[in-house]
Amino acid sequence: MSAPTQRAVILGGNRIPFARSNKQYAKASNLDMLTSTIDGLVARFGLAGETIGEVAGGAVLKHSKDFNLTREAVLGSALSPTTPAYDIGQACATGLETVVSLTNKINAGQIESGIASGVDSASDAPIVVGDSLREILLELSRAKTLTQRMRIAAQIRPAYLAPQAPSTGEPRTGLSMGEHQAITTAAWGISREAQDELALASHQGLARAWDEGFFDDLVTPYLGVSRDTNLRADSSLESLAKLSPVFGKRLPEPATMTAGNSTPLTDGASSVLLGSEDWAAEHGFTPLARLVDAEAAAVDFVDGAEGLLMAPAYAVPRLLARNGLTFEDFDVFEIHEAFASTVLAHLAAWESEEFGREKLGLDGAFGSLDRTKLNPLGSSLAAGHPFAATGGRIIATTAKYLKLTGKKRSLVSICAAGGQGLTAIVEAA
Ligand SMILES: CC(=O)SCCNC(=O)CCNC(=O)[C@H](O)C(C)(C)COP(=O)(O)OP(=O)(O)OC[C@H]1O[C@@H](n2cnc3c(N)ncnc32)[C@H](O)[C@@H]1OP(=O)(O)O
Repeated sequence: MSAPTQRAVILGGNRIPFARSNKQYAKASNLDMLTSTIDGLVARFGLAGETIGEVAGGAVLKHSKDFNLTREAVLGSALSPTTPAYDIGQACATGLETVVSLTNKINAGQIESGIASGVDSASDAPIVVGDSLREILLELSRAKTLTQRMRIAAQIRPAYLAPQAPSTGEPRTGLSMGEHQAITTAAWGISREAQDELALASHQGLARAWDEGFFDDLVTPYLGVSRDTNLRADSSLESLAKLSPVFGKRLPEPATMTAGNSTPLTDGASSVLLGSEDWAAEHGFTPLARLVDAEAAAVDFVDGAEGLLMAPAYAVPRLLARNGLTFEDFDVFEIHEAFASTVLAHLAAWESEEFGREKLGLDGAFGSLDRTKLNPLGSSLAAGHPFAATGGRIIATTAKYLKLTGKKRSLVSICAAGGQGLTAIVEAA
């Protein structure tokens, strides 16, 4: 396989502070948040009125009226209305997939610039009605006469009015993400202490980054919020240890997953500016980094033989093998903390001789990464996880981190619903 052209560079990012759901952003829609985030990026880079090559975005929890969400956000933003936009959906990997998609288009010479974005609101989750009521309402919308409308409306029964509440459940198993992860946590023997330690490190890393002003040119205040509201700078192992388990209570093993070592339901949006090296130079923008390769994987989790969120354990070895790299070649590891135990299960799989031999086809374990390089600026446990916005948060954070520290290479890994995972290599430009 010939090496791809690497024209695309990451120029910067903008997000709104992430907020716990049903709090400060409870009345904001996905469209409001996405538009504001894109406008913040446009203002930061002086792009008002410009036509960008393409804007890609997405949301996991999406109202049917948002069928063209990203294009609508562009139309409401300060960008030129001649900027095309499209939506992508890959569950929690959506934000990273928008970066991969636009990077590939820039590398292929199809566009010169792009804005990758993502948004999610668990506060404004769509409520759907049951099939019986939906069919009647559709028929009603087609009725031509009052008599027809009355006949159709008379079919509505009180029981049909019960809405179907949104959930983080997997359609094929009926289990929530947390319940699935609890099975994986037990299978890999991940301790409560190790999960709480990771959660604490996440809060400490993010708090330090905020205090040092790292996010000053990556985050724009929104609706009176100027910092990620889930962040607990005063978090401690003692306070985390006091929390009662919320997932895995029906398993034979002791339940270990709490509100402290699981991501909270979160509202937020993020965006990343990408461009060809030439486009960046013409605009006087300094490249931070470039996404050099990406790899997706999926696992068959339905029969329970594989953990729902374990796909990155397969994608990362494939990605590194294709690029002739090992963990030693990386300066930073940005592994999305869906739950503390998700990250720990991935590390355990890579360190396992059995997993290496039986699942990866290697002679032994894949490898052990340097934990001091893991999520140095915190991750989703502290920042929160507005599903489709997490990829943009991670890419902008790690690109700036590489530039600021003079370090060379970052590994990005995001697990996603449906047994999927998307991983990428980001290198300093
Ligand atoms: C691919 C993927 O990413 S999959 C992941 C997808 N995401 C999910 O599935 C979301 C999972 N999370 C959830 O469902 C919810 O956030 C839950 C169930 C974990 C917790 O929900 P809630 O119980 O509503 O959380 P809540 O915010 O009330 O916190 C519970 C308690 O823990 C406390 N708490 C939470 N975090 C911490 C912390 N870091 N330190 C100390 N205490 C904490 C809260 O203060 C609260 O205490 P209180 O009851 O005394 O007020």
